[in-house]
Amino acid sequence: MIIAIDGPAASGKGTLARRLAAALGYAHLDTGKLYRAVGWAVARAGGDPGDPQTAEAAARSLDLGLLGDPALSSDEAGMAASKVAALPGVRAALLDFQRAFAAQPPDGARGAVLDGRDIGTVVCPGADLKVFVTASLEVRAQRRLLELRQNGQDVKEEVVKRDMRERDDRDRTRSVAPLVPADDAVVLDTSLLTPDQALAAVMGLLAKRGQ
Ligand SMILES: Nc1ncnc2c1ncn2[C@@H]1O[C@H](COP(=O)(O)OP(=O)(O)O)[C@@H](O)[C@H]1O
Ligand SMILES: Nc1ccn([C@@H]2O[C@H](COP(=O)(O)OP(=O)(O)O)[C@@H](O)[C@H]2O)c(=O)n1
Repeated sequence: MIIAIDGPAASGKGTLARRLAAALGYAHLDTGKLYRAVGWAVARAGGDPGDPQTAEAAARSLDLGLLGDPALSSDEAGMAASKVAALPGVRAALLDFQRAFAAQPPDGARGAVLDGRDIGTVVCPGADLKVFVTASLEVRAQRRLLELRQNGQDVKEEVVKRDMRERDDRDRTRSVAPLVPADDAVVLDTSLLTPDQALAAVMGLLAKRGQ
């Protein structure tokens, strides 16, 4: 069983995917972390995340041990991620790992929940359930601001909002794997939902489908 959760920044897809996986006993992969790790590796070394050769080399030699680095949650890492993510060679280099995770989830789990931007459209087009999570830009920016500040990061509201808009625009308009709901995705607007309510909505969908 494969569940694909896609959506824009801070829509709540990661929270939903993590909780869904815990509730079902499935494995969870936050695919945004892969792009953040590549973008951050390039930026930290003083490189340009928009440079195809540098970014592709970083994607091909990605150290999965870096995925737990707290620096990946920063606004700067998110911006670097969205620049490397627009490059076809970077996406190609990360595709096999994501597909293998979905096909053979670690620790013998019977299913996998993947969250990102293109899970339902490119990584797992045959997923059993696809959810496209949305929320208004205002709500998403406030959530991210709170999250970054709770993590001890000193960030300005207008910068977080501006970067989020820029990142969303780049993700939606890139030529390869743009952020768009799959034709068969269920759209879930979490603007007025708590994490519990979002989880209940998807558990309800699964129950209705007999899964
Ligand atoms: N339904 C929700 N209501 C309120 N806050 C939420 C909700 N879902 C997630 N959050 C919070 O918003 C922030 C971003 O959520 P996250 O799941 O990381 O978003 P995404 O993975 O889409 O970037 C986190 O601090 C999370 O706790
Ligand atoms: N499947 C994915 C996941 C992330 N990404 C890119 O990686 C960036 C960071 O993703 P993320 O999921 O960690 O970002 P947030 O939604 O947590 O802010 C996004 O802005 C996208 O550019 C992608 O292109 N495809």
